[in-house]
Amino acid sequence: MAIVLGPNQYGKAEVRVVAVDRSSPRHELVDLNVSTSLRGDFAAAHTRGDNAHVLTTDAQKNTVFAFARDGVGSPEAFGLRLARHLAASYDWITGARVAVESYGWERIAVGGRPHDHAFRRPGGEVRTAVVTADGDDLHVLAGLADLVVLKTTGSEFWGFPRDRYTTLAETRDRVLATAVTARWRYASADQDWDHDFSTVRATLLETFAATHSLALQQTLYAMGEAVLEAVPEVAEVRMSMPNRHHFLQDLSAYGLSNTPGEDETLVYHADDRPYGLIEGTVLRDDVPPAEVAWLGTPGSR
Ligand SMILES: O=c1[nH]c(=O)c2[nH]c(=O)[nH]c2[nH]1
Repeated sequence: MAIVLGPNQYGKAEVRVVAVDRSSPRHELVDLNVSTSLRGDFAAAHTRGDNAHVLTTDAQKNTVFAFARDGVGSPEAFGLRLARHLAASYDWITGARVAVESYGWERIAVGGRPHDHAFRRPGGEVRTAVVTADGDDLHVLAGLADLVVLKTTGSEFWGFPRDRYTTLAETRDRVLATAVTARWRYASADQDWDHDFSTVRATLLETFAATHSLALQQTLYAMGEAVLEAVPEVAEVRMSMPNRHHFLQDLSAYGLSNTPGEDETLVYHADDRPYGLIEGTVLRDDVPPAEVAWLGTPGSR
């Protein structure tokens, strides 16, 4: 009896690559989750820890980002380019599997017109309502959760203090992305609920798109302020907005630049965690508070 190595493959799973084509003011956005696997003769790595045949999963990840820099196109075409390249990279590599998930985004409409660089990711959004009867008083909180939005430009972040642990570079042009969770309290229990919900939702989307952002905090406040202006019966808005960071991928090690203002296609790495979490309330100062309306409704949901 001999113990032998059976079928095996290895690669980098779930490379979150976002490519933005900025060759015209109307940006195009491709958002992918790419997983690569290599097949071939990797026996020595398994049986002896000899890595001479191991094209690192790190290099496979870098290849995904580098290839995105030339434009992505359809997921099938991108997968073909990658799979062909990876399978041909060394003679002991006999095959490659590339799985691509592509997340769809649609343009946010502002004033009825699709915006050039603000997008919404459809699906997963939830409408919420919490009604409280407190003696004779009725309180209504309407809301929404997981309204996923992204701007490919029109967002800056700079001017923050630099303590000894601050390493973040200032930026005048970044991707801004978040999943909006918001609840708003009506000062009345007799509203056209569906109409008001639509107004608030559209206002949140339009304000996210149209606000030139210097911080997600500023965008949050602007969105709340716009809701209060749009619907007079809304007394307060509470929002929770994770900052879904998109970091420009450093491609300089393989001779590629990736610089806002210089390159037509920019390639980002979409990080899922940790994330900044920006939360706040925007309210009218002439409406009495109603904490009982929020009792048992902690956080965002
Ligand atoms: O909009 C932002 N607000 C912050 O508080 C913050 N902190 C950070 O690292 N990036 C950002 N972005």
